[in-house]
Amino acid sequence: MLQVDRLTRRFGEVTAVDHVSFAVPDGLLVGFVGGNGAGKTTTMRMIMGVLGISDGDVRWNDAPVTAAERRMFGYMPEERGLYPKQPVVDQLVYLGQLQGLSAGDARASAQLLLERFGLAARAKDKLESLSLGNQQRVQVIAAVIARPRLLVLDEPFSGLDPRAVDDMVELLREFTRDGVPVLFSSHQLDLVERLCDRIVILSRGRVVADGAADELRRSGPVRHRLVTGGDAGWVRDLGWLQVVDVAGDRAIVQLASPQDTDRLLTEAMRRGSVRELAELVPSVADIYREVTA
Ligand SMILES: Nc1ncnc2c1ncn2[C@@H]1O[C@H](COP(=O)(O)OP(=O)(O)OP(=O)(O)O)[C@@H](O)[C@H]1O
Repeated sequence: MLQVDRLTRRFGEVTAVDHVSFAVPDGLLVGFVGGNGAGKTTTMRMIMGVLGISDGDVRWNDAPVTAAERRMFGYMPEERGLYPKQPVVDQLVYLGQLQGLSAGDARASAQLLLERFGLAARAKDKLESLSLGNQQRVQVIAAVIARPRLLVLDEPFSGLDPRAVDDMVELLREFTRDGVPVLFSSHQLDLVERLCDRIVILSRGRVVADGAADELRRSGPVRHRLVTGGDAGWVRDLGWLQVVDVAGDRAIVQLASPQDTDRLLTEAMRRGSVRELAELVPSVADIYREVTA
């Protein structure tokens, strides 16, 4: 399990990451979200040891992480970092060796992964001759080539077509099934909601939400949609609920407690017919807007 404990990074006067704590438990896929400049890349760099820590700790299995352990972590950096002019397979073999594989094992692993991603025929081509999506696939292969014990991926899904996203998801799931913790950052909230066991939301360098998608949704305000037989404007006269929106026969309201649902229904029926009264479950995108506002 990876734990970050009050991790802090200052750049001069700016505190880019401010006492950030969260865990990536074994076998779980954790989505790391936050607006531009929220501090995701800076946090990931500190986890990987490529950027110094101002304060706090990175812990691996309940002890401060060591350099040797970090060599067993797979990382896909934001700046990507492969060589455009080098043949694909050569750099994969080189990176596999850096991560502790023999040349033979690194070549075998590279070959297998390239086949899996439909890139075996491009193995000897220069990286720059591949499409951006295929270059991205090679970047992922570089992160997983040595069967890492932890995966940290900065925006692995950006620029991928839907099929490539599915391939990537399947690969990440293979790792989590083997008990590997996986942390990845993304701006694609629908994808994060669909895939992740847990979601950590960062805003201005701080964790503002952390939990399973369901937990986060339940933590948000309960809203209802009411559709009546006539004009729904009367909801504005009720002092005990908050009106979010009213348009014609429809109203979106926020109730203080679940018991108020009956109260609202009674009021609506007293005034005429009720076509619909439904609870609106917020999406992770709604929660995100709420906690980062
Ligand atoms: N080397 C640096 N020197 C000075 N400031 C930096 C440096 N690296 C990052 N920052 C600042 O730290 C803050 C967090 O940046 P970071 O790249 O971690 O955010 P992010 O969440 O990854 O953003 P994005 O989604 O845009 O990639 C920003 O204000 C950024 O300008």
